[in-house]
Amino acid sequence: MAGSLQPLNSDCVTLTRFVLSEQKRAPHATGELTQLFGTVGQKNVQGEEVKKLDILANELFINMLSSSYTVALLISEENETVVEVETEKRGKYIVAFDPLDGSSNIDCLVSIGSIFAIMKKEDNSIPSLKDALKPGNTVVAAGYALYGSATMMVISLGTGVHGFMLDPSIGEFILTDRNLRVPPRGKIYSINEGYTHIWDDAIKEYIQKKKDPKQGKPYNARYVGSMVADVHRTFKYGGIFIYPATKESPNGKLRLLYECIPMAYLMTQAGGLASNGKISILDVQPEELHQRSPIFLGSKEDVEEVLEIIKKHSNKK
Ligand SMILES: O=P(O)(O)OC[C@H]1O[C@](O)(COP(=O)(O)O)[C@@H](O)[C@@H]1O
Ligand SMILES: [Mg+2]
Ligand SMILES: [Mg+2]
Repeated sequence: MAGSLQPLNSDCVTLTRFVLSEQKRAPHATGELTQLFGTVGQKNVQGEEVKKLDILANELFINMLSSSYTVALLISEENETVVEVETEKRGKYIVAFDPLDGSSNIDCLVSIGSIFAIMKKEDNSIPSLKDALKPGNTVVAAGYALYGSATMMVISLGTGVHGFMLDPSIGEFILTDRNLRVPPRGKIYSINEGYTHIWDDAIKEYIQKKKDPKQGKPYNARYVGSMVADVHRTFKYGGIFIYPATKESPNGKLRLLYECIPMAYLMTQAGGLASNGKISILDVQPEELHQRSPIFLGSKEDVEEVLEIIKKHSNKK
């Protein structure tokens, strides 16, 4: 029956059941993180006004996270400063998020997504900017939603990466990709080649190598322009996603706290690598809320190969 929800099969591992089972595995769990994930699958009624989708997505994130009673502080791409949750609703988590990733793809119906990372606030003090500037190695969970040919949630609570597909007939996210592992090497490179003229020599050399039949079977080029979609393909098929520093943007374009760190956490959990070209993205100490970072992320051997070339070029300088 179109539009009505079907009863849930008891064998199905839904996102809610999965998070609850993870909670049971953690002896000191209080249930707050489970409650926080519970807000993810809920529906919400929109206001009447038509708004830009990224602003609407941002309001949804802020409203639902604040009313989950689990969060102290929110960091959003769409808010210049941190969003403090009011005292009565305050919990112990900090959530950094990109409410709508791939906004340039909205109007042409190409896949877009949302990205988030969850950190814990260490004390009961009033939340401040200092609490927001946490490195990736303090993340307790992260994930993304991909709104593509189907809707998928990919999450990690520190025990591998798991994918859940939305089944619209029952209104639930069903576990479809348990323990997602990125292949050790892929056959795809993903970078915006329109910027070749402003790349460093190391990036030029690496991409040239991946296209040169004399250096092995050439890689395929794929670039959606929505980080979530490009990274999701990398998880599934392997290969490398690069958004490098360029002569015009010495820190790259992507944002450390709510784009690079969550994806680096997931990629590392899936057996891949994520580097800023020098060190692991997870070891970068953020200094500003909307700080940018170059990123090299994907299959271990592919990332190692580009890092070798970068090292060779920096030794020459
Ligand atoms: O158009 P460019 O320069 O290749 O940038 C593409 C990148 O920019 C982004 O769209 C930025 O995300 P937002 O839509 O959240 O601003 C990434 O998703 C994507 O990887
Ligand atoms: Mg984005
Ligand atoms: Mg965005």
